[in-house]
Amino acid sequence: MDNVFDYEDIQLIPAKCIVDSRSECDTTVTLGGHTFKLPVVPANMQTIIDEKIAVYLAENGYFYIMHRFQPETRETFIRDMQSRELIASISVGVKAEEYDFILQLAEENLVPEFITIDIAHGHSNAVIAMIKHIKKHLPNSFVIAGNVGTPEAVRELEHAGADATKVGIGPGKVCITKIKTGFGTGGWQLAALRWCAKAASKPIIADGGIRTHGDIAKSVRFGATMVMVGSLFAGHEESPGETFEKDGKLYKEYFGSASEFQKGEKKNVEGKKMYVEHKGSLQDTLTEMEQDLQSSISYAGGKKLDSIRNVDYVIVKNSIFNGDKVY
Ligand SMILES: NC(=O)C1=CN([C@@H]2O[C@H](COP(=O)(O)OP(=O)(O)OC[C@H]3O[C@@H](n4cnc5c(N)ncnc54)[C@H](OP(=O)(O)O)[C@@H]3O)[C@@H](O)[C@H]2O)C=CC1
Ligand SMILES: Nc1nc2c(ncn2[C@@H]2O[C@H](COP(=O)(O)O)[C@@H](O)[C@H]2O)c(=O)[nH]1
Repeated sequence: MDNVFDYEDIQLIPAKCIVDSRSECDTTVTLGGHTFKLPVVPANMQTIIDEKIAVYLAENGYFYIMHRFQPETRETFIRDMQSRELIASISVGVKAEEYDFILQLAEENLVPEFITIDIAHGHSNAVIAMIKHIKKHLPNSFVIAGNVGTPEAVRELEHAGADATKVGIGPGKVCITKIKTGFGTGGWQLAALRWCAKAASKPIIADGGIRTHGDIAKSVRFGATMVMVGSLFAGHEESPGETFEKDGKLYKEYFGSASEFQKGEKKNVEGKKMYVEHKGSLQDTLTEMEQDLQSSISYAGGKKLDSIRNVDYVIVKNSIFNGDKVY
């Protein structure tokens, strides 16, 4: 691998503006035959999304992926969403009971629009077998498979039938995989995204490591159709979990899906917990993301998201914050 870099090492180069107002710029994206307001999806983690947020996002034109950590609620969730004529987008694992769950959905003719296979090390026979199982029994569900970090993995999962692959092993804010195992795309997630996207023939979802709204535009530039975001969505009024007050400031918890807080035991722990400052309403953040991305599109010299995909860039190695890491 040459040219290894991450989000903070890159600046996109402006092209001549063709709009009179940023409001003319269109941030919508299409995935699995559905069009969404933003190329952004909140992480399918228990401190990021719950049923209420899923309904809100779906009703308001945003993509969502429900987490898989309350498996017994998934069937009712799909029914509830579809009875409101909203998309049903769920996550599954790869253990034996998940195979039965897919069969049960097929028997009941309950077809989620999106199914995400949510596994730490997605380049595995377990994920390939699950993709094939879903495609055999629920051929009309759009399958997102991950997570991976290499072109070989993207090709293999696509070949098995995945409709999109999710890229990112270890760049997450509450991830400790990189420290505990020595493996992953942490520190070079953007370069890994580019590497994977060049091999992909289907959409890629960039997952983890997004720290600023500008990182969304950079992900699109380097090949992402959609960007999965955890920490930037943590800590909102609507976010699951309790609000704490410390020294007059409000905080909320954000923990990893492979943390002991999620698992309830200290076994194969690859995630941690942190407290994030309370951020106000989720819609305010979504609106700010949209405005910032509209601005990115205008700097790219276009009117649509795709215009970002062809802009030039420079590698400025860790210098875009001018030494000031605080945003
Ligand atoms: N994106 C990322 O960088 C990471 C994300 N996560 C998140 O944490 C959650 C838990 O993930 P995960 O542990 O995969 O899910 P599960 O705990 O559901 O494990 C799924 C299955 O895969 C096996 N497995 C897990 N890791 C490996 C591995 N490295 N090699 C071989 N087999 C493995 C497990 O067995 P056994 O436990 O016995 O090994 C289990 O049978 C997910 O939500 C995932 O997205 C976790 C780490 C990294
Ligand atoms: N290594 C781990 N990665 C995890 C864990 N839980 C979630 N994740 C991944 O992080 C992203 C979110 O990243 P962020 O930088 O936006 O906060 C999420 O989508 C997962 O892919 C974990 O316990 N360990």
